[in-house]
Amino acid sequence: MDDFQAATDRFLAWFKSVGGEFRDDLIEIKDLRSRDAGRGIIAIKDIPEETTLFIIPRDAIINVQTSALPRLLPRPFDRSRDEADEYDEPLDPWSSLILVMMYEFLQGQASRWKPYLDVLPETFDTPIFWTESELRELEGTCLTPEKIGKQESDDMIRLRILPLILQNPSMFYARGARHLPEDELLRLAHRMGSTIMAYAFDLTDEPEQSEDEEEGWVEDREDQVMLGMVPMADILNANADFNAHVNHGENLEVNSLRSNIVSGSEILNYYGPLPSSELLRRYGYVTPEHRCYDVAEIAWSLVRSSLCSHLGLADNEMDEIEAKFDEDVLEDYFLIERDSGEPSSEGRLTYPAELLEISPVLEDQMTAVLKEIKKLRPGFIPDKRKRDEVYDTIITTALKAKFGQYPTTLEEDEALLQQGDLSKRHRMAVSVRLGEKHLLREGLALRSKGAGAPPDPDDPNEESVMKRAKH
Ligand SMILES: C[S@@+](CC[C@H](N)C(=O)[O-])C[C@H]1O[C@@H](n2cnc3c(N)ncnc32)[C@H](O)[C@@H]1O
Repeated sequence: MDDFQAATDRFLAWFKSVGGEFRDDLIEIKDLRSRDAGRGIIAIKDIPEETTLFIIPRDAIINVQTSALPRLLPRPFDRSRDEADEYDEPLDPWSSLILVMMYEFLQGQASRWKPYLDVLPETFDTPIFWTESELRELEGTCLTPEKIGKQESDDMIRLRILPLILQNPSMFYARGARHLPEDELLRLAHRMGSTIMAYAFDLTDEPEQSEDEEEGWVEDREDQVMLGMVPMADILNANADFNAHVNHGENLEVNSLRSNIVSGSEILNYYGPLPSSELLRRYGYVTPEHRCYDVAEIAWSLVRSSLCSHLGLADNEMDEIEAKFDEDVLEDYFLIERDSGEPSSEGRLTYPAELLEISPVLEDQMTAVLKEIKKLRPGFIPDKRKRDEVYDTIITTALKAKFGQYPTTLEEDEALLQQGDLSKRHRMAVSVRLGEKHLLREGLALRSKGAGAPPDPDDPNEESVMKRAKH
């Protein structure tokens, strides 16, 4: 038996030993590495709807309620404190769980979750771990360096997490254990942060409890967030077309959703209607089923420069127009997304996803800005016909210009995906940017059909950014 299977077996035995129930007559944890999906859970018999596949007792979950750390080191977890010093503020739920996970990991054999920690990943394909050259393949996409957030995570870990471990070594390390140098601790913190991102559950849906109850899952009422690592529920892989659901009650129960899950099929959870870019950022994978939720972003700077060059407006004139609006009224980015509905109650994607409009927020902002341009230069936009024409040209030009922000063309991306030798990360980056380009192309097709006329600035019912322009 290889190490991978041995770790799975130890984990399953541990899960049962802490009170977990697992229907091994119906399901099995399988090695899915051959399809780059780590471990997953597979049906070994046909499973009818609403069958409980496994049950996780709440005290098997790792979080601030179950780990010993917050009792040993209460101050950083005490969210009732009002602290002015940013270095000593209580940790948010995210950083709290990172610290708890680091503590449990550093405890080694002494952690009661050791067999569970042993099946959690050591490496990730999320972009925060990509090299510079791998990241270049994401240029132009929604996954900007800010969105990936490497620097921000580094800063938070160095500022809030590492000092607590470095100042309290006897609390964090098991007796005789090697103390990790700062760079290793930083890597461990990133590993735990990424594990939480891809594996943790939001546990806000706990059953109703009374306000003054001290124990249980009510602590983070303030943020309405309680993050926890839920053994076994997180062995489930996920897709936009899914067949199981995690119910949060007294315990956590995983139930089948479909009238019949046939033997041999994978039991799949649902992470939500995430675009490929978000699936990649949080979980490090993409699937064709999530493409219907893809999004693209158009920057206002792109629209603005199309506007200036089309109308022959100087940059400073445009500055003057933008200054007419209150600060923060004008948006910097506009999301383009399809109307993609909800999955069916059985977790199926049945709704035909369709792009119905470019971006109501962009249309609104364009209309407001055009109105101001008309005031400054009445000759530029003499009538409604001209305004609609300008509007149409600018949106079309901006959509076309957006194509130029990616390192490749749509056709090149399609050809790249036909190649067998692309690395996993390169392939995922190409899928993300191709998904965005398909959406932009649909946007251009929509414009050429003349759909989505701009809102009329003279319509008194039009609730728009125009109302917020200073006069
Ligand atoms: C909650 S874990 C699921 C269990 C995981 N496969 C394991 O072996 O530990 C989430 C991670 O599993 C992988 N994953 C989930 N769904 C997947 C899918 N449909 N295809 C490929 N990988 C998937 C991704 O690496 C993701 O970050």
